[in-house]
Amino acid sequence: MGRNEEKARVALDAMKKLGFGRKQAIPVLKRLFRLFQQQWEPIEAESYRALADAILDDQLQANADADADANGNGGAGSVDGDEAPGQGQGQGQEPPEMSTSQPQTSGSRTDFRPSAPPPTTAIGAATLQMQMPPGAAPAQSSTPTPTLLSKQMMDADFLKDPKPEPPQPLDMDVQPGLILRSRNRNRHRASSSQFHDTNPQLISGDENRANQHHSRNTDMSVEPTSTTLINGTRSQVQEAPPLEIDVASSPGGEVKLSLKCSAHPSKLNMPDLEAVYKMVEDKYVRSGKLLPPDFTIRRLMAEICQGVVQLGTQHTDTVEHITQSDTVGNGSTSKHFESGPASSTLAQKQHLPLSRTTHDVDDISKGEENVKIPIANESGRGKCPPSFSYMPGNEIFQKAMVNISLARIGDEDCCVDCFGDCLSAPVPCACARDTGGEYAYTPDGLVKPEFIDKCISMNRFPEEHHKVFCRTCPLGRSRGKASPEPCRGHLVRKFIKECWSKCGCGMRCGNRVVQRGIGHNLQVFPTGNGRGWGLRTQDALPKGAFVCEYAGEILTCAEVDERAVENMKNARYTHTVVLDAGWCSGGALKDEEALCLDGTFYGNVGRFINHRCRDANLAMVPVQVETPDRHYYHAALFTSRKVEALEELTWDYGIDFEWEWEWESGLVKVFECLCGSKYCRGSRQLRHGSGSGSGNGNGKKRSRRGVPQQN
Ligand SMILES: C[S@@+](CC[C@H](N)C(=O)[O-])C[C@H]1O[C@@H](n2cnc3c(N)ncnc32)[C@H](O)[C@@H]1O
Repeated sequence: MGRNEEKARVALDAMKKLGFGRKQAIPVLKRLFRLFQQQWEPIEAESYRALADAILDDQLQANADADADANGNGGAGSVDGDEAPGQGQGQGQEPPEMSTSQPQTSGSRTDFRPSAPPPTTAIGAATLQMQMPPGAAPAQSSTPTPTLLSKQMMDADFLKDPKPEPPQPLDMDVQPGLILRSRNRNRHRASSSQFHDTNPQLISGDENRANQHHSRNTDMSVEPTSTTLINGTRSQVQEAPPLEIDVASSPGGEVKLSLKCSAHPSKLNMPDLEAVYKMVEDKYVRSGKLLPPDFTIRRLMAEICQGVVQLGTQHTDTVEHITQSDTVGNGSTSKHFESGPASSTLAQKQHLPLSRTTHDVDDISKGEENVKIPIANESGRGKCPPSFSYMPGNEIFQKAMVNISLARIGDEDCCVDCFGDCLSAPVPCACARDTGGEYAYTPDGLVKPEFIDKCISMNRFPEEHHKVFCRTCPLGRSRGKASPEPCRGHLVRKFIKECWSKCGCGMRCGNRVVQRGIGHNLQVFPTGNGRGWGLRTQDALPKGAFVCEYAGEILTCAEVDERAVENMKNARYTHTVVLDAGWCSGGALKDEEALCLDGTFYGNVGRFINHRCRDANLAMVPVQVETPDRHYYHAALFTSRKVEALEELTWDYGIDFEWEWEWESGLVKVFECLCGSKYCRGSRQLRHGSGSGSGNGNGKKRSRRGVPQQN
């Protein structure tokens, strides 16, 4: 018996003890196994809690289905082959291609409101279509449909099972994939998830329906991805069953979304969509408490339609509004392209036009932070920083893989038994293990001086600290060349691990600093010396004080590379931080695990912190909050010394200027450093006096590839 079979047997035995039979447990176990990427650890955690919960969920759902059946929403008769009223051609007889491309005459088919009486055919009367290729199995479901805009989602095998089970249509048993923020979470969600009523144009009635029928395959300029449809995260769709989402528009201006799910024809009756929505809302949305209580799937659909209309009706010839900017600090140009995204990750990807984000000069965070962060207007000319969307925490752009499931945090990695404030307990809890059995924070919420000093030393003298070298470095790999450059090494940085949701302590626990958010009065101000805007503190700060995170979109290195060239072309300030503090420690990284943060389009106030060589007054510390996976963490900035009121806050980006000069291309250049520090390594004088291009002193030519640093 192989390892997996043995593990499966033990899991099934455990479920048996809880009263769940094999028949009930096996499909759920398979699903979880796929979901957890064939890792047993999260399944086995807490005596198979995730597995037991999932089986219970299924049981509840089966009961709900049985109730629905009893109420006449698709009956057992259909499953047995009886044709339900209105089934017409029958699901097994009509090829899916026909059904997607041929007009339907039912009025309700083209109604964007799925409130019509529930259809009983598999190819239903609502816009949300469930299609079943005859004899559908995952592999067969990849048959392309004639629609122009379809995206095939991934599939997975379980234990090399020769006959994979037909996927269950709405069994999106996956992690929410969001980066949770405990602080202000509800407030933030409420403000960023304002759903609007469906655009009346989309549901304007019978006169529009006629136009829709013959325009099923009309081309559109927006490629849908399920990652943007649901929370904008890839981690959600990766483990979902095979899924296609089509978007089509008609010359009449209607836009239709079609969700195609594969299921075995003999097993599926089109369910009541209201029941489907409720099931998904209950299971994923409300139970996760990630969205406001009035969230509904229908609103989400309306939001999607509205997004399609909003982005799809703008014209590409207005993509960029060129304005004069007084903030460009690298001396290269004063032209600035105001093309920051308004609300959707699609926007950047497709380079669609975006409305200008207007800043609130009294609070650039627009209420997203605990404190107001004003924009100082020293010139009195009412100038504001270029537009971007304020986002207090990190969010996944598209391909990054961040798994924050609670099941991943084992009991040994949290403090279930703690209560109140861990710092006042006589013995440090498990959360202090990473910091040598002592908390990194003092009871005043400061990082201990010894800890911060080590972080500073690592930044200042990287060569004196331990580095690891990847066999194939994701940074080299991301350039997409056949033979990646050798790894330049990654510092093994000191992490702080904060207590989190699985811990027994409370939000006031002293080992929760970064997750509580910004606590000091900050101000964005024009530096006036060619470095654009900067950030300063309004009050004096002691050494070790948490200032803010560097927050932005979480991108893979490859995605950053794609953006870098374009940003440079557009003379944008770029704001990219490589999250490599834990690289190579856990084996080779996959592309989707080699992550960066980019605050260029979406970010928090950290994006205003300028670089200063060596004697900067902030230090970046990797802080682990929601996940023990060290390829994702929070880039937290703490004061490295006492800082005076109104002093600019700076951080040494760690750029190896000499190396950058040597290898900079016509496409990507490093900025000329204007930090004014006596230790400056990137000034114009140094550059021209340093004999740039002469190599690194050891006669070895170094590659331009490496750290896509800030710029
Ligand atoms: C994270 S942003 C800092 C905020 C930026 N000044 C702004 O106005 O948006 C990084 C960019 O600011 C500029 N910058 C930061 N530090 C600098 C320095 N010491 N000298 C010159 N430019 C600097 C560079 O263009 C860099 O790419």
